[in-house]
Amino acid sequence: MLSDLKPLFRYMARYRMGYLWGTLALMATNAIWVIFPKILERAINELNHRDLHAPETRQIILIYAGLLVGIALVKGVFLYASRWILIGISRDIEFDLRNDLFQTLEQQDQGYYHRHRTGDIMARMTNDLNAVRQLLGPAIMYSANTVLFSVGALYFLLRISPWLTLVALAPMPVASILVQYFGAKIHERFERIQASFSEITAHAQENFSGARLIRAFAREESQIKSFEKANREYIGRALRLVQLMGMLWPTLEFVLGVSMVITLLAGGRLVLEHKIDVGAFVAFNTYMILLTFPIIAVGWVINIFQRGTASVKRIDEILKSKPSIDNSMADATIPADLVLDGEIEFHGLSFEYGERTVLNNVSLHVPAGSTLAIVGPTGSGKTTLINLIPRLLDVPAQPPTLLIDGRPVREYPLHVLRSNIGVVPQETFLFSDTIRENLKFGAQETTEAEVLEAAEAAHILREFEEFPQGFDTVVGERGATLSGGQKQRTSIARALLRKPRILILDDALASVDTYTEERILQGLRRYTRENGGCTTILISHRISTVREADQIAVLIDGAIDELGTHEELLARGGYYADLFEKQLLEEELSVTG
Ligand SMILES: Nc1ncnc2c1ncn2[C@@H]1O[C@H](COP(=O)(O)OP(=O)(O)OP(=O)(O)O)[C@@H](O)[C@H]1O
Repeated sequence: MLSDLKPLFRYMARYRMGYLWGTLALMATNAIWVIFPKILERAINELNHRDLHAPETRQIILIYAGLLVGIALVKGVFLYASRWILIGISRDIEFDLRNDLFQTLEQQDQGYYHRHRTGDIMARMTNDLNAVRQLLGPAIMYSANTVLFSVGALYFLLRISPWLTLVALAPMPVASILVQYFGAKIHERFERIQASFSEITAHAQENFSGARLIRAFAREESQIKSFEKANREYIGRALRLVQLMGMLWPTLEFVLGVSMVITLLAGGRLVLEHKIDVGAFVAFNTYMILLTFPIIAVGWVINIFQRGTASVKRIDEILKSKPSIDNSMADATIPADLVLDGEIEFHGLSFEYGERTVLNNVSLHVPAGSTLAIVGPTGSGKTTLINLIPRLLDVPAQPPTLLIDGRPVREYPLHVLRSNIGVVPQETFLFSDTIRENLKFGAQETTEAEVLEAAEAAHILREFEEFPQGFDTVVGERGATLSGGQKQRTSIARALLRKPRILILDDALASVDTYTEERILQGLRRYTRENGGCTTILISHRISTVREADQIAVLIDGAIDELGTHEELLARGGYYADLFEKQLLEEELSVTG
């Protein structure tokens, strides 16, 4: 059981002083509370021998009443302190864990997010984290409380009458067996509940993100139905746990009730036989009553504990995941502010997704400052090829098949490599922030003039300036309030602001018309020239985008099929020339049409 908590030990160790003080406060609370029945015993015995009308009787009653109130007050102060410290620690650890989870998730590569659904990750960061916090706070506190009070109470009970203690506590092993039996079942059911909760969170999250598609395909009804099904499953599983808990608590209470009956019968007899006095009998009963909550709490703690350990496992799975793309082969002598020349070489490069080969023996040399265009049928591996450059995907380390400025790409520390590269991905992602903040995302230290210059180069400046709030316009979640073309150009300006030495555009002009495309390409050339030049890689399905490139590579089924300039490839009469013919024809048709 305790080994399930192992992942939490290093977090708990940070707060050992807090745990020490919290435990001391808890010990003080119980030490005071456990003498409460003893005071009661004395009071009763004292009054038993007194004359009701004697003047000192009134005084004695007042003294004992004051003593009992005083004990309750002091106990209250220590109880407050122990809760404040121990529950506070659970909040501190929750804070640490949440930060660590976020940090681990931030470092994961693309593949991780393909394997895990966002909703599942969110469920672990909320629901599971909450279960772990309850385990670290209330569960630890109540178990310590139960142990401390039970030990103290047991000492006094034994002193009153070992025999009575033995018979009164005889049903307790039954309680312990019940708790163990139910505990294992609760754990199992709770794991299923959490998996189900992840499922409905993921379902809801995907529906909100894909709201537009769902409306367009009029799939609301079926989505509502499948959500309802998942929700029903979740509630069903939760109810099965409630059923179990509903059985556990009354059973524990029944066992305690049996103890009380035994105490009354056996204890009453001892009083009548004058083996114990009335005061001791009352104290014994009071101990049994005061023990009720700590023992009932055992059932509750078991529940939190089982939930918590199931959640620790789910959280630890995230914490343990190591990003497959790391700095393990980085050359420590490379300075953090290294500026690359931007020469790229692919040397017989092959790449597989699992079993499936997507790139096959690709060899290309892109001199620094030149432009390489990649064309090819959809699914031929273009995006995969360019994702290897900033190491969003990794090629096998040996033999080195991808070199930048003559060095294997893995030798560059990731942040050095990536800070030299500007990527405009196929799918634009914008944050629900202002246009200005979205543009400055990759280059926080830029001036307003630089922002305007990059927007101008991406041919979007005028449109932004015409918005009522200009660059301070908030773009909605994922840039929802911008058009597809505006989003793409924002994404281009964002990449340019990094003043990259290697600029990668993955089909980044697909959403703009050919006129705007021409203006953007001109803007890009001017911008990169004025900012010290850069190596550019362009993926496109349009001849108009790629024709000016220094080299054009045709990628078919993961292999380079043709390589050359626009004229050379036209002369070759292959895929490229075919594409050119078709697009020319389309253009003519659209003009005459
Ligand atoms: N994460 C992945 N896991 C497994 N297979 C993948 C993954 N990403 C892409 N693929 C597969 O690899 C092949 C190449 O994909 P890639 O995205 O590189 O093609 P592309 O040439 O850029 O296509 P498009 O022009 O449509 O963007 C495709 O068949 C695709 O199904």
